[in-house]
Amino acid sequence: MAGVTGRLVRGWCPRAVRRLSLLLTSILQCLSFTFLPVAKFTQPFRNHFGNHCWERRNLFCPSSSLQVPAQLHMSKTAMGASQKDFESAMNQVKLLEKDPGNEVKLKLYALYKQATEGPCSTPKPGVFDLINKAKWDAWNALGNLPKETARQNYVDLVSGLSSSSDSSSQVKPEADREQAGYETLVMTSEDGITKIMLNRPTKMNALTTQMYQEIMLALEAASKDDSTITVLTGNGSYFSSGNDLTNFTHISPDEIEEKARRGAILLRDFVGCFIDFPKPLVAAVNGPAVGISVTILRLFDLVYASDRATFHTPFSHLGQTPEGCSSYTFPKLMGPGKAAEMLIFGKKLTAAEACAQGLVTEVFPDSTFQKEVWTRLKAYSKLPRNALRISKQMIRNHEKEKLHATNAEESRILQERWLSDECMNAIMNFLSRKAKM
Ligand SMILES: CCCCC/C=C/C(=O)SCCNC(=O)CCNC(=O)[C@H](O)C(C)(C)COP(=O)(O)OP(=O)(O)OC[C@H]1O[C@@H](n2cnc3c(N)ncnc32)[C@H](O)[C@@H]1OP(=O)(O)O
Repeated sequence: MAGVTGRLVRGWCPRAVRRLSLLLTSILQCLSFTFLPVAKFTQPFRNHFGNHCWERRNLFCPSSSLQVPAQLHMSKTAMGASQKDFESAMNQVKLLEKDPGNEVKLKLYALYKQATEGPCSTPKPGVFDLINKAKWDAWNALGNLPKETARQNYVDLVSGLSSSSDSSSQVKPEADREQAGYETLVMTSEDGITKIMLNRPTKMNALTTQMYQEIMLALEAASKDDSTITVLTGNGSYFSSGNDLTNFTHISPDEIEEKARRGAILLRDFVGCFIDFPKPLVAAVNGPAVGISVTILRLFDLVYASDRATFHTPFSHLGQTPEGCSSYTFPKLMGPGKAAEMLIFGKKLTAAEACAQGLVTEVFPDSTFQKEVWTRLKAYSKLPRNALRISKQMIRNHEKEKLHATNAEESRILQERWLSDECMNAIMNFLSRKAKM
């Protein structure tokens, strides 16, 4: 190779020739690496990157964190991927049949190094040492990412790669097939889009305990199916009127504390599913949204709203406090003043106002909302699926720990609020029709 490059630059001064020759040699090595046959990619890649880089871990944490059982969720969020998950991910990488591409390989390498050695502290390779420089750059880009997070991200990344290459083990939704087993939702998949539609239109899609649980199950299924995008929307005139206030009724005094405790766990797990959801998640806000159906919107990647939609968080009116990570995300998004108007004083925003504050991505006329949104999403769903997932993770991973911590704190505080007189009176007023939010 050096001979070839040497001939190419005949006639140049010897130092320049040597440099260029080295450069071309590195580039040719990179290219031959890039075009390795798929079936043989594992071993040669190991040679370039060292054996350790082929541990396997899923960068994205779909199935692991989208579990419904509360205890499972607690152990995962508290500890992240275990060493066993990590090792199993490493083994899975060796079995991949499809070359995931150099970008993903670099990411796996970087996460492996971060998870096992911590932040990059080795000297930066020289500019002509292209491969080692690429590896160093990828590792160094992870900054101070904690080892546990890197380990979890590795496991999640590998899981994403495995599910995309092992389509036989996936839930394969047929065109527009309605997924059975849900009583409060309609779940369908078509054109690479899984749609989860809240389906209690006569109750304004108020969220019952059963509904929270079904949404978590639906998200878990969507995280594993072969769709590219997941969409949450509502059936009827409302997106959702938030927590079903009858969730707080029919409780005897001796059950009340236990019910509040379970409510806090449910809330934390429910919001946790949105924080960890691995694929692009879109809210198609077809009408007014209240309470938790507003606060979780910041955990979506796109929020499309009908111009008929409104956004209302009447927490104080209910003697309650913010959830859905909004105590952190809203001030960050719109500034503390605007966040206070919504979260403390219960100001209702129009779709245009919510868009101006960044809570909504785009507003569509109600008459063309469905057509325009679905046309747009169908086009997006044709984009490369893994690239979308990885980009989403890159954007979201920075904040995950903070979001989980906020979620835990908000749930803890609400558990106390639900036992307060202020909250109980407000709910009784609504149920006895003395108040409407
Ligand atoms: C465990 C996790 C906890 C998470 C913490 C979450 C907190 C929140 O989400 S706080 C927000 C809670 N939601 C509300 O406060 C909204 C209450 N509802 C209303 O104010 C109104 O119903 C409305 C403004 C949403 C709609 O008013 P309107 O158009 O006049 O329709 P109706 O009031 O007649 O509603 C029709 C029907 O639906 C029932 N309903 C609507 N929303 C709820 C709800 N959130 N909880 C319980 N029931 C609700 C309403 O009672 C009517 O029922 P029927 O009288 O049987 O027809």
